[in-house]
Amino acid sequence: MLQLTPMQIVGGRTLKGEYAVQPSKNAALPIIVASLLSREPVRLHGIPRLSDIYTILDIVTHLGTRHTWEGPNTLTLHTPDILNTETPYSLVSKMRASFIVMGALLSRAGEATVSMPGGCAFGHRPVDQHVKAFRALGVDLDEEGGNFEARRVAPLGGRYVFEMLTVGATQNAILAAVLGTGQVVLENASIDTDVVDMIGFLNSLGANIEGAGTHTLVVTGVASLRGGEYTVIPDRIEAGTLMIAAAATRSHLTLTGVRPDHMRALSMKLTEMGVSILETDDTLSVNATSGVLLPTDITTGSFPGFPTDIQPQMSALLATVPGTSVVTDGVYTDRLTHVVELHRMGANIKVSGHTQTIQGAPLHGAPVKAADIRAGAALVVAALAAEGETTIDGMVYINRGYERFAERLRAIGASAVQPEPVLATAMD
Ligand SMILES: CC(=O)N[C@H]1[C@@H](OP(=O)(O)OP(=O)(O)OC[C@H]2O[C@@H](n3ccc(=O)[nH]c3=O)[C@H](O)[C@@H]2O)O[C@H](CO)[C@@H](O)[C@@H]1O
Ligand SMILES: C=C(OP(=O)(O)O)C(=O)O
Repeated sequence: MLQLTPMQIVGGRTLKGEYAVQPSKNAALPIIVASLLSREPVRLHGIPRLSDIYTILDIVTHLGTRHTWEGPNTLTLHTPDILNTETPYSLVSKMRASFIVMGALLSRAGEATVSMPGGCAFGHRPVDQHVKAFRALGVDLDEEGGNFEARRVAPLGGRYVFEMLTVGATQNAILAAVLGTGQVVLENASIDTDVVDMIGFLNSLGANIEGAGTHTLVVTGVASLRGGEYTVIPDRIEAGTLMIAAAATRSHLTLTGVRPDHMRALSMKLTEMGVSILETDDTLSVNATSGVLLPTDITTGSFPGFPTDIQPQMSALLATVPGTSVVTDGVYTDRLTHVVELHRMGANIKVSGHTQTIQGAPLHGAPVKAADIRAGAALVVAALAAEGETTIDGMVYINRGYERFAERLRAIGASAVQPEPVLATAMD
């Protein structure tokens, strides 16, 4: 069995030059699932080579998709027939995004059995909105022993008002309604970039979804989708992680291949803290070399609010900024697994209820362990800023979302290595 080695970072170096942002993991995953709706080949540009992508490819392969890679980031998917309508626990347990195969299977095959999904372990992540939306639109859905069994008994139709803004449940409901003869109205729908990108992809294949980027979506069923070609948006969470890393190391870094309009909540916060941000259409220059940064308060929210997926990294940055900052995650209130690890590096973070109160202090290197993907990214940010060497274990989580991370950090001046995996023995 291959065992991932820890990443080793010697901190205190400034970052410089250009960092090419990878394509978006969280936009690519639902688009790969959405490709199940077409019988024709679909060619996707901008698919990052990440473990989450390989996991979703295992799932769609199980359902009947054949895929071929072309070059590093182009993927052709072809699902002439659905071969299975069941997605077992062994596949779904690895990743949250897998639950939206339910909507795709309902559309294409009229039935689906899907296990309760997995994903990062930072608290309760219910699927009640997926279930309520399906039922409101006429799907017959039962849950037994952690398995959801869904069946389309008539064309999907009607209206559902989401009780909160949810990316995954909005995507699931859209997917279920794309193929058919009914019309579905989704209110209080998510306007997240990953929802908008999935709609753009589906409409490019002939789907009829109106209202992308607004809170009311109208999905009018169509008989079939054609094949096509589509380019996935850049990864705003990876971009955000690097913008924060530049600030934490008081560096000047330019991100290329980025969508500055997707980064506004973070850009505004960093500007408020004293970081200079310059945008072009597809680059962002982050300059934190002027010296003193100011503390700030953050509350995460749905897009276009401050993303929960960069809250841990931002908390790591604020742990280096003199003064008091207060961070509250309004989306995942218990997303706090980074805190205990940052303590090992000298961070002064007090948690009371769901709130982190952070007193900035110099950080030092230490052995630490990532417990989830963005907690891992926060440890990388802290390690880049800290004096001395940090070894970060739990790379399996970081590799879910960051492509060849150590190598790409080295290219912008970091001292970061992740030795090649070794063959583990039975004793490991
Ligand atoms: C693979 C992927 O793209 N994952 C992202 C996606 O997750 P995911 O799509 O799972 O997150 P949601 O947008 O659905 O969750 C938002 C909020 O709604 C709640 N909720 C959601 C569904 C539901 O049925 N009931 C319910 O209560 C959640 O607990 C959370 O508090 O969006 C999250 C919020 O931006 C990100 O942190 C994840 O990285
Ligand atoms: C939390 C994430 O992924 P997931 O929803 O799959 O756990 C993430 O990408 O930050």
